[in-house]
Amino acid sequence: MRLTDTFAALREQNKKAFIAYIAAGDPNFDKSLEIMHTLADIGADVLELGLPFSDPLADGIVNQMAADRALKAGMSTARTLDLIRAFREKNQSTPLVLFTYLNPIFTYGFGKFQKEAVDAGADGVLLLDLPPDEAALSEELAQNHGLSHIRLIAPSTPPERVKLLAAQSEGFIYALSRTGVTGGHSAPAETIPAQVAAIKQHTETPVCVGFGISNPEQAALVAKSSDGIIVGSAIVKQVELNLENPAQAVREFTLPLIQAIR
Ligand SMILES: O=P(O)(O)OC[C@@H](O)[C@@H](O)c1c[nH]c2ccccc12
Repeated sequence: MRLTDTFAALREQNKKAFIAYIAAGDPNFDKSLEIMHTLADIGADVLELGLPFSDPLADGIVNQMAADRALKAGMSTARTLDLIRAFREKNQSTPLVLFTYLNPIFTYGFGKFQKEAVDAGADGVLLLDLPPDEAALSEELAQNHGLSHIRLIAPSTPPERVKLLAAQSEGFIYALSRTGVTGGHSAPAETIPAQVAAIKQHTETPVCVGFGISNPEQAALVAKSSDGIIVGSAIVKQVELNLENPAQAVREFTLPLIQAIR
């Protein structure tokens, strides 16, 4: 269990998790693979791979453009699984979580997707538009073939649902620092500690916070009141700005963020 092992080791060392989000296949298959290895090399604890989808309703412009680049370069659900297999040839230890929406998984087939994702070397999945009650209804989803289902909790999530989601979430809990879409340049540091504490009342599962973290100061601040942080758009932006050699730009930008929480 790569996810649980990673979080257990971090907890033991009193360390916070750094979770890096990129779009699978952005700007193309080979460069994306190189970026994944680079992020693992510089110490990212978990990689979150966005499965490119044409209607990513919770994504801001930076992530939308990344998904677009990936789709134009031929990415698909099947190719994303190939990318995971290719990554696992050299890296068997860094947990990988897939981020996506119900639609592409539904089209592919829930059972088939979950089984193939685990076989390829994925550890978890975050289905952004899967309500918890629906999850309970679907037997196909419940039989997850060992793929951890990570749940999102927003500041607007009502308390009873926080309890339900916290109990259901496997691996870790993704707490959104604010409502809206991904990106932007700030996470509201004032409200995060209480939000994380409210979730922690219901569970021992680690709570990581994402949305709007884009510099070392914010990274350190948010990490202080949580078990880890998720950084997406700010890393993806480096790919956008350096399409020739994105891995190097990602390394230079991300390393200080990781160092800030160590
Ligand atoms: O981009 P930000 O603000 O750093 O937030 C992380 C985010 O990109 C990543 O976790 C993610 C990508 N797509 C999403 C859709 C919804 C919620 C979260 C996500």
